[in-house]
Amino acid sequence: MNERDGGEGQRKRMRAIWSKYFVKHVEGRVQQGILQSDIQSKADRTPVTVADYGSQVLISLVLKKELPSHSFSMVAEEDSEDLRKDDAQQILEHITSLVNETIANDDSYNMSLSKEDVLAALDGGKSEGGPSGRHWILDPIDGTKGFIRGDQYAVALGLLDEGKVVLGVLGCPNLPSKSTNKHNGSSSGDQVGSLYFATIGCGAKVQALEGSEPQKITICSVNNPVDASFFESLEHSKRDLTSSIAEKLGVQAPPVRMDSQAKYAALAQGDGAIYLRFSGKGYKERVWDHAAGSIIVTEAGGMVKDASGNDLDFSKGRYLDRDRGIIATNRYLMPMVLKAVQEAIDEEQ
Ligand SMILES: Nc1ncnc2c1ncn2[C@@H]1O[C@H](COP(=O)(O)OS(=O)(=O)O)[C@@H](OP(=O)(O)O)[C@H]1O
Ligand SMILES: [Mg+2]
Ligand SMILES: [Mg+2]
Ligand SMILES: [Mg+2]
Repeated sequence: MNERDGGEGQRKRMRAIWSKYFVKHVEGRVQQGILQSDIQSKADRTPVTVADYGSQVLISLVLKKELPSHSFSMVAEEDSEDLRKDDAQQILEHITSLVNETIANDDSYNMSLSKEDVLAALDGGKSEGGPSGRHWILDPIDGTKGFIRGDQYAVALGLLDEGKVVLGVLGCPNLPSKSTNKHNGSSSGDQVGSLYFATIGCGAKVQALEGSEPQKITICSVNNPVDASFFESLEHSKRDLTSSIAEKLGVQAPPVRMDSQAKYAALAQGDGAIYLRFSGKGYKERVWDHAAGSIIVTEAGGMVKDASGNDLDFSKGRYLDRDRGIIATNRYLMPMVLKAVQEAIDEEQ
């Protein structure tokens, strides 16, 4: 994964396992045939599916198998609490069989998990993270609503080292690799389904999920906001605020609304110029919704800041310390966007 973890051979193997396991077998298959019985509602009323759980189980197992010398700490979105309830036995059985089928469909590992193993693997993601040591940060399916709809979603893994994100991987099975159609997030002719990855100081790259030579990606160099387009969330964006920011900047293009950290990936490969993330008041952003995406953007030459112009602080535990919005763009546009953000926020109050 980085030089200390065994070099390019192991990195290639990890990327191959990633695309086979997490992205093609589990989610690809599950997304196409998802049933209402595969979806649960969490305490915060957001959905979680058998694929979210299966992805988290497989990723934690593979990291432990491939990197046995690491002390293992993972900050992950899902846990076993709801699956331990009496009425969840059927869904737990389904997750266990999906995970076992995925392992059996491939010759990388010879193992079979029990329901207890699945529950224990999920609870391996309960770390609090923090400023010291190394912690994996996992969103097993980011954009679950998009996943259920058949739209954009991402499998997002980051590595935190002494409070800083040093590595990020985003699997985006439904994202065209280049030149996204600005209006609906898809285009004909482009290859769809990519793995984006970045290591600190080494740039950001993309390769096809089917396997291809990794290519360097760079953020777009638009320096006049009139020529810029912006991404925002499909469901959780404060649209009155983002449209006021866009108007102040003179942005002409309509917003591109997309689920998940696929927005960071699309930005990093130059498909648009700005990502504005302003959620409802009081919502605290989770580290797993930004760790992988933010390093991919910064390593592609971009910047990711909060509404006050500060870097995101991933060292505070499972939540980001800010609740006032996140902006990702290139270094030319960032000062102008931050100014427009401040004005729009002041007017709102
Ligand atoms: N109220 C509220 N405000 C802001 N963000 C929220 C909110 N509720 C949930 N979430 C988190 O948003 C993650 C999905 O982000 P997206 O950019 O895909 O948002 S959206 O669903 O398209 O609006 C989504 O990630 P996943 O749970 O991994 O899908 C949530 O963690
Ligand atoms: Mg969720
Ligand atoms: Mg998420
Ligand atoms: Mg998720």
